[in-house]
Order: sequence, then structure tokens, then C-alpha cells
Amino acid sequence: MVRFEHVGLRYGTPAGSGQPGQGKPSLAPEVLRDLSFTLPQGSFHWLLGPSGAGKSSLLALMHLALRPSRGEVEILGHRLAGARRAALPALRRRIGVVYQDFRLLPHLSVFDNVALPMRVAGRPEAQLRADAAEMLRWAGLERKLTALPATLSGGEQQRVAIARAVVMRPALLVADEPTGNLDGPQARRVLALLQEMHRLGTTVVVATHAETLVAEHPGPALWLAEGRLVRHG
Ligand SMILES: Nc1ncnc2c1ncn2[C@@H]1O[C@H](COP(=O)(O)OP(=O)(O)OP(=O)(O)O)[C@@H](O)[C@H]1O
Repeated sequence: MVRFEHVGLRYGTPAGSGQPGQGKPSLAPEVLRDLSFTLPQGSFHWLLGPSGAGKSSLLALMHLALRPSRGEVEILGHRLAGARRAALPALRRRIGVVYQDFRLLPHLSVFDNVALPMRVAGRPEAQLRADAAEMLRWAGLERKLTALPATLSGGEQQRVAIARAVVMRPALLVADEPTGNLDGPQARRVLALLQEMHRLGTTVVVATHAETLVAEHPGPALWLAEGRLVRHG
């Protein structure tokens, strides 16, 4: 479950920067204002709104890249305000993130990109090999295991990024404009993977400007405008 209660975010504050500190209050305007909503575990939501509305900022709060300047954020049963800093890495491992620009490591093969989160978490090599291979089969990339990201199409790179985001079986998956760099067929294939994660029980939030895709797959949505939640349903 994801729960926001009266959440505000200003960049440039110690909380907004994600850094601890005793800095003076920032005079920067709030980019997220008084957001309150709950996303049930296992739900799928679009995150919609014009450019600058605050979609990426909201997703950054959900995947713990930022902390709110005010209000309460609860992710997967953890209230961030009371959470010990030491508890955050374990919580982060339960959250998968997909970006518009893929963010694959260019010097690592497709296989090693997907295996990386498991290596960081110290999984045994035999298990992680099997899991990474299974995820890449699922994403339709079993023939690309040894390829470097630059040799793949945009759609293939994004499918690698999704395999990497879900290989640790996250309970929450957030995608920030995941089809922004893709053509229609590739975008649909990427969305199908995100929807399949939802069907498997993952809470999924997808920020997008892709109106055609949303029209083809109507579903619950959070609408932001100028940092406010203007519609939820
Ligand atoms: N690191 C930052 N520092 C200061 N202000 C920022 C930062 N990142 C975003 N902003 C501001 O926060 C507001 C919301 O930006 P955000 O990127 O969250 O919107 P968005 O809805 O995702 O936009 P887009 O659809 O164009 O990606 C904007 O006014 C933006 O300029």
C-alpha cells in the first residue's frame, strides 16, 4: 500500500533534498501541495498531468529518492517520518523503478544489468543466474543476454530495464514516462510487461503523457495539476 497524508514537497529543503541537515527553511515554492491519497496493494494507477505538474517528483517520493517537506508518506507499511535511515535500503529493494531513459549501465551486458540488483543484495551466484535468465526470457530477451545495451533498440533496452526493476520481485513498481522514447508497438510491449506485474500482485504506478496508450487501457488514475491532486479515480 502507498499512503500520502497532506504531503508537500519543496526542493532545496533538507527533507526535499533527501539529505539530513539543519539548513534554514527554503523559500522555494512547493512543487507538491497537500497530497492525500491511498493506493491499495496490488492496484494499477496511471499518473497523469501536464508537464511540470509534479509527476516525477511524486514518483521520487514513492521510490524514496526524496523525502517530503511536510506530511506523511507510508510505503509498504513503513511510515517514512519515523523510519530509521538504516531501514531504508531494505525498503528500497522492495521498490522497482523504471525511467524514460532506461538508465542501463552501458559497460555491462544485458544479463549483468539484470543480475546487478541481486549481486548488490548478495544473492548466491547460482540463484541469481537462474533468476536473471528467467526474467530476461519473460521480457522476450533470451537471445540478447550477452549484448551491450547500446546494440539494442529502445524498446529492448526498456524491457531490460523492466527486467532489472522486477528481478527482486518488488511489491511496488513505479515507472516514470516509460514509453516516452518508444514508438507505438514498442510502447505497447513495455506496457504489457508492467500490466503483467500488476496481475501478479505488484502495486504499479505509471506516469505518462501517452494519451493513446491510456485511452487503450483505461484504468484508475491520479491527476496532478500544479502540484495538486485534482482527480483520483
Ligand atoms: N531538482 C529540482 N530542483 C528544483 N526544482 C525541481 C527539481 N525537479 C523538478 N523541479 C520542479 O518541480 C516541478 C515539478 O516537476 P516534475 O518534474 O516533478 O514534473 P512532471 O509532471 O514530472 O513534468 P514532466 O511531465 O515534464 O516530466 C517543476 O516546476 C520543476 O521545475
